[in-house]
Amino acid sequence: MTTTGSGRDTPPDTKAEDTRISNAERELYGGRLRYDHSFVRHEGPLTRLSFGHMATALPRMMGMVLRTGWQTDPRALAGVVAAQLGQGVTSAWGLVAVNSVLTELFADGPTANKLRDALPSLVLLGATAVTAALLAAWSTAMSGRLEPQVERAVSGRYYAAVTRVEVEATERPEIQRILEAGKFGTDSARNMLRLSVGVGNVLIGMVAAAVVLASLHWALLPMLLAIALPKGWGAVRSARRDYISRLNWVDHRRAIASLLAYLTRPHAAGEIRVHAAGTKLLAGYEEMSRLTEAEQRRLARAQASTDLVAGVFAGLASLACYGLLWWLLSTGGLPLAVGGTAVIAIRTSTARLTSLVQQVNRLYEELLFLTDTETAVDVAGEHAIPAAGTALPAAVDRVRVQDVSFTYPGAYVPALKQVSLTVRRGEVTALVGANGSGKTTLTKVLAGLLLPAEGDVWWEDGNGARVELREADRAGVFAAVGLLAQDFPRWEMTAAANVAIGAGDRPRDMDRVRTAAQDANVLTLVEGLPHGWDSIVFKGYERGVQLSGGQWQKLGTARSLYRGAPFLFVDEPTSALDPHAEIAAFEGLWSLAEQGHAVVLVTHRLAATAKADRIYVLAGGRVAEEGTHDELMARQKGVYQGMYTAQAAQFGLSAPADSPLPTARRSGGDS
Ligand SMILES: Nc1ncnc2c1ncn2[C@@H]1O[C@H](COP(=O)(O)OP(=O)(O)OP(=O)(O)O)[C@@H](O)[C@H]1O
Repeated sequence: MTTTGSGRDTPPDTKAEDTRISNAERELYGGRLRYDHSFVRHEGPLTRLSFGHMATALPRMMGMVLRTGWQTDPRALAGVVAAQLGQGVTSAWGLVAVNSVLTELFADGPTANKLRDALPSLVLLGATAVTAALLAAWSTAMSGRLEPQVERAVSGRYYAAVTRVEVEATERPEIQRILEAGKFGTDSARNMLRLSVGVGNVLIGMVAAAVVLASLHWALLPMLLAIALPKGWGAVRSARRDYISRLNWVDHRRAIASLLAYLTRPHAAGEIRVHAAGTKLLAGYEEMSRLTEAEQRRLARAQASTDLVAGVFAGLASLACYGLLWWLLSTGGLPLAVGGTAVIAIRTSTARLTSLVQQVNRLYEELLFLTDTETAVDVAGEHAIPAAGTALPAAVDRVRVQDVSFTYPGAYVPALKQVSLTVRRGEVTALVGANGSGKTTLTKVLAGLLLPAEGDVWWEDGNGARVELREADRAGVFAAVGLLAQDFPRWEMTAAANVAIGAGDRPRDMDRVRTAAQDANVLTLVEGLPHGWDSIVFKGYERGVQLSGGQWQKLGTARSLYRGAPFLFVDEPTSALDPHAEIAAFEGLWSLAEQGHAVVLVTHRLAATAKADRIYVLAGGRVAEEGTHDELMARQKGVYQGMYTAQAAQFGLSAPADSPLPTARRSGGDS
């Protein structure tokens, strides 16, 4: 197992990787199934981890943990620190007591007298043991109180920060990577706290032992170090090897897990059986597993030889130390009792050392991830949606987009070019156009999610008061907006939660949930489920049910209706609905406009747009045409006229229909 040895954070074993991946991995994943660079960037530093690295990072790590703990619960932190220091002191007293007991026992005289003289020290020894146990229990209680709080503080800070980031910033790969990488450190502060308590405990114990040994005889301290150093060196090497082994395993394990997951996924069940995809995946699994087993055997052998070398060095050092101890005892340089104390202190200290190195190693690993989280929080703060801004006019009745251009980060072509349009309350505004023409992007600009690079988005009332989006209080903008995106989230929660989450900032109102469901034609369906509104709308859970695509779309519509916002942006709200349900859904949107809402409808169903108050036809990011259905149909060879005629022709209709929305509503249920 080799590391790259270069200063860059390249993963280990890149040279060897070609020979150690299975044909199945090559065939199915095109090589090793590695995560994006952002997730693996700590491999380099961790595989080059040295004793020096860890020793110098230790104060920084402890400082970070203490700071986080202090900000969260200073009393609990003070309790933990006091308990740790107390344990160090009792451990030192314990050694002093052992030394006195041994001194009394090795003294000349009858055994009964020696035992009587040793009694106070024995009592002290017992008292220190009890105190140590009490302090350990106190430390456990205090750190148990502190750990979850620290985790909540760090996770809360991270998730609050990332959910405030401008959508445009999240589209930038370099920012997205930083934000994603931060996710892996949210529980690191908690782990670091736990590990720090362990490290602190061992360190204090060792320092106490060192102080007592040095006070008994100066030569005992170098003895302790002589044993400790080779053990520490061996433990660092073992820890690093463990880490590299885990890394090499992880890619294979990831590939195997991803492959096995498909075998039991319901949506893949058909192809698994009919296309023999299952046979292919199982064969791949066999091959990958065999390779992984061989790799594991190889690693185990390498690990054993490292342990052996480390053990030999440590053994030789111990031998030399005990030889020195022997010589000191035999020449009278050290009393026998002190020799006994020294042996006990050396044995307990060196036994603790291996666990110390392993814990510091883990601490270092966690530090890197926590640093990522801290960086993510900082970057998120730099790109956050401003918390303050100018309040919107009290009676906003339109959003006016003026010469707006927008290019997605990394895109070569603008998604919107010099677009101007107005969306008014009380009207249905339809956005139509070919795939990729910019309709969804425009709704995101209208909803205040994307800030245009050029041009303005004015939120206006009827009396000339207006606020530009960049200056506006964005929370106020979002409060005025309801969204039904093309790929709206399907929360793995109850049906009630899936609707009520449309107004996550307000307490749930079940009457309004039912009304919204009624308006979205999904009430009968939900109330007919065995667990009604408490049904979890995902199979695989207790009370879980499977909804069809169209049923989901109705639930999504209910969610946006429940929000009750004056400006409603709906993107392809009927793509999965049957014809009757589609007609009912469009009628619902029209009645919303009649009630004073602004409805912006993105759709390819031109029969529905025919009744819109205004239609904007987008082409290549520009508004190519605008007008009512009749005005647009009157344009010979117009884009809209062409699209409408093509769609009508599919039904064998050559002329535009006068009233594309049939007046008769379906009389049946809503499922
Ligand atoms: N997140 C994104 N990052 C980069 N480019 C994007 C992103 N989203 C959309 N685009 C690009 O912007 C252009 C407009 O996309 P948009 O989704 O707004 O089109 P649309 O008219 O809604 O398409 P459709 O009818 O297929 O839904 C397309 O060229 C698309 O590739």
